[in-house]
Amino acid sequence: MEEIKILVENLNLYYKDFQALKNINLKVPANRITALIGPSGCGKSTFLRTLNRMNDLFEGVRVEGKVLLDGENIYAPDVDVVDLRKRVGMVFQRPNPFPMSVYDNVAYGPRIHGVRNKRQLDEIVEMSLRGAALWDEVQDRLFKSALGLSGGQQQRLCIARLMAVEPEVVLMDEPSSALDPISTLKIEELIQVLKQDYTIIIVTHNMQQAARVSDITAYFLNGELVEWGITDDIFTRPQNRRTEDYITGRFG
Ligand SMILES: Nc1ncnc2c1ncn2[C@@H]1O[C@H](COP(=O)(O)OP(=O)(O)OP(=O)(O)O)[C@@H](O)[C@H]1O
Repeated sequence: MEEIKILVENLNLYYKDFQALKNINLKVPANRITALIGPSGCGKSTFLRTLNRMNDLFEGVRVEGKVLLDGENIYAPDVDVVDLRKRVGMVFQRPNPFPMSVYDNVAYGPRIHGVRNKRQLDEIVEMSLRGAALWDEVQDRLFKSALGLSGGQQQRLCIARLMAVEPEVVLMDEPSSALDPISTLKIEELIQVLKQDYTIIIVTHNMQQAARVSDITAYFLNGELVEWGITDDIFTRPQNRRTEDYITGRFG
């Protein structure tokens, strides 16, 4: 049996009166890549944000049901949300490096968590940049502004920044949609490597990307999780007519 990292049970989410997620049930296996696909507005990003409680930041959001991370409900009243977001990190659609040096971007999280020792920070920064396949490109400009990097480099820097705090799960919301094809390919290759160490959940508009990178695919429509399973099965023999219509391009 595969280890289940995240188990979602009967999850509903409301933005005030509007129900954006309807009774979602999903198992996310550890050290695998799970892709969330579906037409615009179907709830992919909303669902992704339920996994580290980013929706808490919006007013009027109500969540019902459970999200178990290693068997513990992240919506239980005693959960430390800061600690949760350290364990479940997020990469956004547009790279959002801080307006500071490459080094300081990566050292930011460890410093917040109390790492002060210079040698230790140096090590974390180098390891994270290597892990994000960026070291070779930035090692001679570590102390220059991160805003001077290309978009693709900035996105890999954001991944390095995340890795520096050693998350267990990485949520990616269309991480390559703002990037050119070569940078996209680099991010896709990187994601494949990252799954050795992390559980990855990626929202993508791009069905070829989902088919290329993911192990599991989940298809959302109008706030429902229509179907999910092994990526190959979803793309070659979907069980649900609505999934088939979407992946064959008849709809969406
Ligand atoms: N903060 C919010 N307040 C109110 N409604 C919201 C909010 N965020 C999203 N919604 C609504 O919830 C629904 C799902 O949106 P969501 O962004 O999760 O979809 P999505 O599948 O990620 O779409 P896209 O692919 O276009 O990003 C939409 O109808 C959207 O208008």
